[in-house]
Parts: sequence; structure tokens; C-alpha cells
Amino acid sequence: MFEYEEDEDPMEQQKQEEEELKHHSTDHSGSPQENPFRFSYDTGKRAASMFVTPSSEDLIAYGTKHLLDSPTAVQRSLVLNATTSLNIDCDLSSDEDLSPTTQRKICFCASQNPAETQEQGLRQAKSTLTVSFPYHQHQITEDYTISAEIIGIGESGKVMACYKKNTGEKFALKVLRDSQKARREVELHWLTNAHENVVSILDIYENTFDNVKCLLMVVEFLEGGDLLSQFESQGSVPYSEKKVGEIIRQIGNAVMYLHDMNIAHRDIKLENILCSGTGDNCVYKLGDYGFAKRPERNVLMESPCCTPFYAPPEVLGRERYDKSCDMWSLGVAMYILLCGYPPFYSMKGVALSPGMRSRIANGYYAFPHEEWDCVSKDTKDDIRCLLRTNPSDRLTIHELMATPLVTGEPIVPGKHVTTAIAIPGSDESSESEGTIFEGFIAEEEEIPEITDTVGEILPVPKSVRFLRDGVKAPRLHSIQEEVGRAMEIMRMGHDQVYVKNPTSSCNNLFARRRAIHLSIPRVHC
Ligand SMILES: Nc1ncnc2c1ncn2[C@@H]1O[C@H](COP(=O)(O)OP(=O)(O)OP(=O)(O)O)[C@@H](O)[C@H]1O
Repeated sequence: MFEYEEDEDPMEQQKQEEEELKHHSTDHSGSPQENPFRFSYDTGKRAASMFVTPSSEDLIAYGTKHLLDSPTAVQRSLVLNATTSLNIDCDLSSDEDLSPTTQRKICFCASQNPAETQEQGLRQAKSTLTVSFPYHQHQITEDYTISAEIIGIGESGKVMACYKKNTGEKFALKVLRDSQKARREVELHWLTNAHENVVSILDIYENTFDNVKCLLMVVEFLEGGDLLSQFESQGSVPYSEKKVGEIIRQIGNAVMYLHDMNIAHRDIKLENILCSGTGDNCVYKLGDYGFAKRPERNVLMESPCCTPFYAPPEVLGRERYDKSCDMWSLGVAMYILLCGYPPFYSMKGVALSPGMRSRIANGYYAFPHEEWDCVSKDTKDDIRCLLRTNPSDRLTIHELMATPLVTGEPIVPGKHVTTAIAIPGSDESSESEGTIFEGFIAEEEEIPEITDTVGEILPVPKSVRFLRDGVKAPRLHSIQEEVGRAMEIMRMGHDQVYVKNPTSSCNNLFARRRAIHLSIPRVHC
């Protein structure tokens, strides 16, 4: 029941989606009342744009707030709101968290409403998909007022604010165009949303707008927004180890819950960690299950995904990989929070340059003095153990959760290291695999003579290049367009390549090669 069928051909699927979306984006005939969500084509990206202006009666008279104060209550509420008719072996009145098994049972429930049950049965018979989360079929606007306020924008569209009509409570609404991928996202999120560090789902709707079937997911609204925005809004100033330990403890708990259910999130990044607030008591929650996957028995996941900054080598190499992909991403997230820039990036402003790809594949990254000398050796070792190139050598989530950083045991603070480079095997770099250069950041252009303080040549291939110490990393948000493009290519699972126009490309490497090999005049960018 919970096994997935093979994905449809993603190229074919995307082509179809694009055709349909183009069609719908030019069809503006539907009145706002008929179609509160309009899909539009915006710089080649799919986006759900709101054009309904809530009527005055819809602008909520904020009444008694019915706060669902625990994931269990949220879960129970959803179950009671949406469905239940099969006898399930659980006590919904108890305050205990629902076990994954119970959740699964609940997911199988059919609707209490016989008409809906019949309808759902028909839907299931027609569909090749296994639908195992409860959802409403009536219009979402009967229960919620959709606001024009945009909470966030992601790859799959906009996340909007909505208000529950009978309570006035604010929630976040994610609109997904119905597809196998969207159903998997909703289903895996639903399966795990009882965890306190996973964004809770309140309601799911299947509604059709202008003949486009959509899944609408109403989730709890996290006032603190996403962790990347929060981190950047305070100037990307590195967080203390204590704070990073707390974040990893909470998100690690969620990841452990997923991994124990044999689900990999596959898109862990700061943008997908949501914060309840901005203060010390902030609760961190994992959201966006757009790439989550549960492998079939004994089958490792194969489709490439993840944002390049966070992408592990085996993903880039299109090799098989599994939950250890999440461990790599956690290592990248830890690294960024502790210093303010990612371990792997291209200085040329492209998301996935050949140099960056090669450094990821080889595990070449640096712990520059300025930000890393004050970080404890234990924490740097944790990062090394997470950023190992061989997935089976990486820490598991259970091992990460037992580290002093996460348990809160005292850690020996970092101290300034005077040597410019720590060579593999030395105390500061006990990593057997990958090479960690203290004080240097990798770059594509320079080929400095790299020696350690005692004059030994480091075991680094000549092709690996480094940044001069002190050169600042690019801002995380500054290369969004290229990141988006690279993500699309990686997620397609195809060798589809975005080819820039050779006569106008501003890629310096290409310009040089073109000038040298083809005698084509260099384009000045
Ligand atoms: N429940 C929420 N509360 C507050 N903000 C939210 C919530 N859900 C999403 N957001 C904001 O919206 C942004 C995009 O959301 P989300 O990641 O779910 O969309 P997406 O289209 O799947 O994005 P992507 O795939 O690019 O990561 C988040 O980074 C966050 O800033």
C-alpha cells in the first residue's frame, strides 16, 4: 500500500505540465471566485499566483482562537475533520503521540461521509496512485479565507497565508498541482507530521481550478520564517556552537524520526528549516517534503536531487545513495551556521561549476582561520564525519544525535591555530578521506604553491585550486538563478544540460577556452 510505482518519465511529465500551465496561464477568463489560484508562467518557473481579494466578510473577525497545542492534537483534528470509518486500533482521545503505525492505519481510513467514500473509492480505482492521506473535496474557501499575503516563494510556487474561518487562526497554504510527485510529497509529510519538529499539517484539499486539479496543504504557520532568512537577516554572523547544537538537536530529532521510518528527506537545507520565532525558545521544524522518498525494500534511491550547495558527491555522480544524503546536508547546514558561508561553492557565481563539482566529489573544503579557529575540534570533526565522500562512512543520524554538540555535553572551545594548513592525519585534520585545508577556500582560478609550514607538499592534485585566504564567500542568496537551473537539471534525473548562448555567454572559463581553441573573440562580461 505504501510502495510507490516508478516515477513517470519526468521529461514527459514536465512537458505536459508546461503545456497545461501555458494554456492556463493565458486563460484569464475564470472569475476570481471560480479560481482563487491561478498558475502562471513566471521566468520559466511554475508559480501559483493569488488574485482573489478576500471579501470584507471573509476578512476574519478574529474570534476565539482554537489553538491546537500538540502535534497529536493537530493530527487528531485532521483525522476527525477529514476522514474515519475503518475501525482503527488506536485511542484518539489519549494524549499520547500517535505512533507511526497508528498514523499509517489512520492514513488508510476512508471518509465518514458515504458519498465521499464512494467518490474516493472511484478515484482510487481510476488512479494508478495509492492515496493514503485523508483529504477534503469541498472547496477550501468554505473553511479558510485565502489572503493575498505571500509567506514565501519556493521552487514549486508561492506559500500563502490563510485564515481558518471559524477561529481566525493564521495558517500557511501550499498549493501543489496534482501529480504523482505532489502526492508523494503530501503523503510522506502527512506520515511524519506528528513529530514536534516537523511542520504540522492541518488540512488537505483536492480542488480543481480551471480544470487543473490541485492539492492544497494547510500547514501550521511558523512566525519566525525559514532559518536561512533568519540567519541572513542578522548579517550571516556565525552562530555559537551552543545554538547550532540546539538547532541540530531539534532537526536531527525530526530526521531520526524520518530515517527510522525509512524515509529520507533529501532536501535538507536552511530554507526548509522553519522557526517558530526569533528568540531563544525557538522551535525548529522540518518542512518541504518535495523530494522526500521512501525507497522500496533493499533499493537505494537513485534519482538525483538536492540543492548543489548541499548535494553530496554520490548525488552529483548519479550513483545510488540513501539516507546518508541527509547526513551530508546536515553537515553543510552546520558548516554554514558556524561560519556564514557554504563549504563548497563556485567563486564565479555559477551554482555548479566543474571546480565545485570536483571539490564536492573529492571532499575538498576548508576551515578558514578567521571563522573556524574559535570552533571546537570536536565540532569540526563532526562536520568532517558528515561530509565524508563515501556515504557508508558518514555518521548516521543516531551517531550524530549522540555527539557532545547535540547532547549539550561540555565541549572544549576552539583555539587559534597558528599553522596555515593542517595536513591530513595531523591533529587538526584527522580525516582519512577528503582533504581539509585550514585557512584556505577552494577557488577555480588560482593555482598557488601550497605547502604546509614545514615545507611538505600537500597531497592535492594540481587541478585543485584555492582561494587566497581572506577572500569573502558569496552571499548565499546571490546566485539564485543558476542554483535554480542546476537544481532543475539534477532533479530531472536526466543528462539534460542547459546550454548558454555561446555568442553571449559570460562564463569566463568558456570565454578563455573559446578564445584559445576556436579563435572566437572573447565576450567581455
Ligand atoms: N509553514 C510555514 N510558515 C512560515 N513560512 C513558511 C511556511 N512554509 C513555507 N514557508 C516559507 O516559504 C518558503 C518556501 O516554502 P517551501 O519550501 O515549502 O516551498 P517549495 O516551493 O517547496 O520550496 P523549495 O522546493 O524551493 O525549497 C520557505 O522557505 C519559507 O520561507
